[in-house]
Amino acid sequence: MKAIRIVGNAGTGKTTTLLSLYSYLTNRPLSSLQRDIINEYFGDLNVPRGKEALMLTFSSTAAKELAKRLTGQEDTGYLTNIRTLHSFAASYLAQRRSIKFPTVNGRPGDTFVVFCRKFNIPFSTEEPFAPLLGNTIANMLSAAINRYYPEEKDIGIVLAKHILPRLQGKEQEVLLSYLEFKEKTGYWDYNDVLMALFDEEHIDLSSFGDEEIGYLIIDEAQDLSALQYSIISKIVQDNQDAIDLVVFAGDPHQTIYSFQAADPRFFMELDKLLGVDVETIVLKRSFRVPRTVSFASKQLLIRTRAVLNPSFLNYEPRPEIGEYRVIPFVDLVDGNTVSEAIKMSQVRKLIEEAGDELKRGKSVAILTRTNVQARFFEKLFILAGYSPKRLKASAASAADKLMFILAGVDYLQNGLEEGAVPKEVKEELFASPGWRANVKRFLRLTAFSRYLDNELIERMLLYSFKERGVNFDKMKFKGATLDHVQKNEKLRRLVEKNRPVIERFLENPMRFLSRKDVETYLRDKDYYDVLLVLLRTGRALTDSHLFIDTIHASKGAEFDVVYLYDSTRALPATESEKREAVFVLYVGMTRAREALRILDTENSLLGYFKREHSLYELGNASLVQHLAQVAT
Ligand SMILES: Nc1ncnc2c1ncn2[C@@H]1O[C@H](COP(=O)(O)OP(=O)(O)OP(=O)(O)O)[C@@H](O)[C@H]1O
Repeated sequence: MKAIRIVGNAGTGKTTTLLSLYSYLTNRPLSSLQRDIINEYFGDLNVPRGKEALMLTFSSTAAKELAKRLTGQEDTGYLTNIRTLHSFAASYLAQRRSIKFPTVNGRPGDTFVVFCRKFNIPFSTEEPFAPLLGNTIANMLSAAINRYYPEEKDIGIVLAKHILPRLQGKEQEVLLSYLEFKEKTGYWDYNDVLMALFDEEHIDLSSFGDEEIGYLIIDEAQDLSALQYSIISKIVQDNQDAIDLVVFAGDPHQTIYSFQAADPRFFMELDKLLGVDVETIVLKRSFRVPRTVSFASKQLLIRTRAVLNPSFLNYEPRPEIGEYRVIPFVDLVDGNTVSEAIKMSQVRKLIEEAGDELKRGKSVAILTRTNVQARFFEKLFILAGYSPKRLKASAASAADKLMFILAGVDYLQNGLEEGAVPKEVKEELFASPGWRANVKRFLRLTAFSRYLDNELIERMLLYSFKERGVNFDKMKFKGATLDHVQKNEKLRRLVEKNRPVIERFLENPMRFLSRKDVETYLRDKDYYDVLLVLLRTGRALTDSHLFIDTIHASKGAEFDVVYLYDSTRALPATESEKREAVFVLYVGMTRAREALRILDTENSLLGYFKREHSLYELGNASLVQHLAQVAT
């Protein structure tokens, strides 16, 4: 068996290289770039080809992104062989024993989230490190298990030694009741799945999937924990004869999941871990990061003494000089409403400037430290008429959701006469494969649900549409055709009885938009105000290459122009928190292909490091001058 470690800075092509290798080994067609990469790095790779590869990565977003890049299709979801370690563990174990998860929206859900909902424990699914009771416990539990379980081999000891003593009284109580909840319901959680896989006597890859797995490929390897590495090295040992090649790719300076016990040391000391010689390939050219951005981001690592291995920083940036600029900005989220913020001159300037870049065809990202901040910028840009996207593969953007509601209202107001309905609205509401779900969702947003029984409304509405001249004849609903509805005397009477309500609804659906339902749908009441402004002004949102999300979500992605909003009240306290904070900024900065613009607020984290460590004072003189010029 051969082991390779691919190390490369941001944008040096780690993922591209892994995918090339994946295609090469599994005899899939190669592009000319992929062929060049194989020739450059794997020309003398002495490994039999033609088996299947198991590709593991850290986040589900990354797994889906890999699948997307491999198949060229937008929405493939998981591929059998490209997964997170959690999802691999769950499906491997499910083949052997019954593991039980709670069902949420028809799919296996997160047990801890279900527990928090049931017992009203504050928890944010979108903000992993929110200072909420549920998030504190979830992180603590998961971090401790990921860090100590391989050593202690007993969850009881991990709990007693590493978790309970660090929790406050209330937190202990909640943790214990969570354990009780799991015991009672028999539900598993993600930690259980990892522990159980680690405890397997023998992990047998030959029984996974339909084809023989000969290669193990791991991306974002710097973000894996002790437990995850122990599982991977166990897979390697248990399948010595079958696995011809194991490859790890990563960048230790992009470790941003320490709060879940990610530890880059394992990646740095792979040979010790695997007990075999590991060949290292260092990718030395960044195809993304231009010179100024490369310089500024390296300075941040060096000055704050966060460098783990100086030779890993030694890469050639893109030849373009690029732009690095610091823009004085306001601390937005604390104490401002969206409608106040949008009147501020700095905010308007930002929106205008970003708008100009978008008009020029550039991709633009606003990256923030927290999810709350990202949502705030999202609302600002929606109000300004843009349709920003989120980065997580599964997250529908707020703009899309708002547009969906607007399209529904518009349809019902204006589109009842055939032909008058805009094509895309028709598609959105009725023609797409999910039209039933869409109609249902829309109906749920209306006050109809207050007046009428849910299932009946759906049929009745379709019935009324028919009377207004829209042809729904061919559509089936819950097994009943409209014909059936018409013939059903009971239903007919119900429709007649509620005709005034239906008529009023059809006259002005807006009247029936219920604030509460919209809020539930968008899960954030502020969007209702944004929606109202949009409805009142009748403004359509322009679709664009504008992305607004957290720095964490931006991992692995790239944009022409990046705005970094890193305002925070919670300054890092310990050395390891400080290093993590630097790595997060590093990831954010290195997403930029052309321009990096720091939104410098009073509570800017980069500003804090700048003051603490006199950043950008030393180094390449001409670049420093350039930076100093643009920074003032
Ligand atoms: N050999 C190459 N020649 C030209 N362009 C390349 C090459 N390898 C990668 N690229 C391009 O460089 C960009 C970054 O590549 P990729 O995402 O694979 O880098 P990465 O090292 O995984 O980045 P990150 O550290 O941010 O995850 C992409 O746009 C990719 O298409």
